[in-house]
Amino acid sequence: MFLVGPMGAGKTTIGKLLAKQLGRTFVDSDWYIESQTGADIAWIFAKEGEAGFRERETRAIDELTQAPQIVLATGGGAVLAAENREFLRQRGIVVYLNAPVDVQMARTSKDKSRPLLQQPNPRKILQDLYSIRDPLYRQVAHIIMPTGHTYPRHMVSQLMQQLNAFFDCTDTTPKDNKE
Ligand SMILES: Nc1ncnc2c1ncn2[C@@H]1O[C@H](COP(=O)(O)OP(=O)(O)OP(=O)(O)O)[C@@H](O)[C@H]1O
Ligand SMILES: O=C(O)C1=C[C@@H](O)[C@@H](O)[C@H](O)C1
Ligand SMILES: [Mg+2]
Repeated sequence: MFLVGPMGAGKTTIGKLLAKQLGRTFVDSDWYIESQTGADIAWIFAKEGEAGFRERETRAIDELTQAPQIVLATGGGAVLAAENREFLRQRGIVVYLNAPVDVQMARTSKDKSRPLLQQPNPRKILQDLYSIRDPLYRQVAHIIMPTGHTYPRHMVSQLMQQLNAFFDCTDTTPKDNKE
């Protein structure tokens, strides 16, 4: 199960709860990159630029989408590379957590760990990123969930319902083989 969406959509928050509910391991691609590099995201951006970070991100997405039975929270820009979208779409169920820009802004404004938002006008950045990325999140997603105004625990139960509906629709087991 792979979660995609913009910064502040709640991929890390919802992903942790969902993994607990499903009895799976939770992995956050940003944290994985940090542990592999031995440096935080801000340091990687400062030393290697965004391009260096994206190379590391593609390697992480390739590895993690092959790990069995995990819930993966991806970074907000993970869908930018066509290669990453292919890995995500082909190797698991992709859920797009979609929050409006106002909500993204409110949820990210106090946290300085996101280098792309350390600019004089982070709202404009979030708006521009959203215009470019929303079609890509939609392209890669099997399920789309609005996360703007729902508490995390409630989100997880809604998502479980959507997942059950998704598996009911895509279940190709012949009826005779079902209990
Ligand atoms: N459904 C929600 N309701 C209220 N607050 C939330 C919700 N989801 C997340 N938050 C809060 O918003 C902040 C950002 O959430 P989170 O880190 O999970 O986003 P993210 O999608 O992983 O962002 P990033 O792409 O930057 O890693 C956190 O402080 C979290 O507690
Ligand atoms: O939206 C983005 O491009 C990013 C989101 C974060 O999750 C990190 O992956 C990094 O800060 C870049
Ligand atoms: Mg996150």
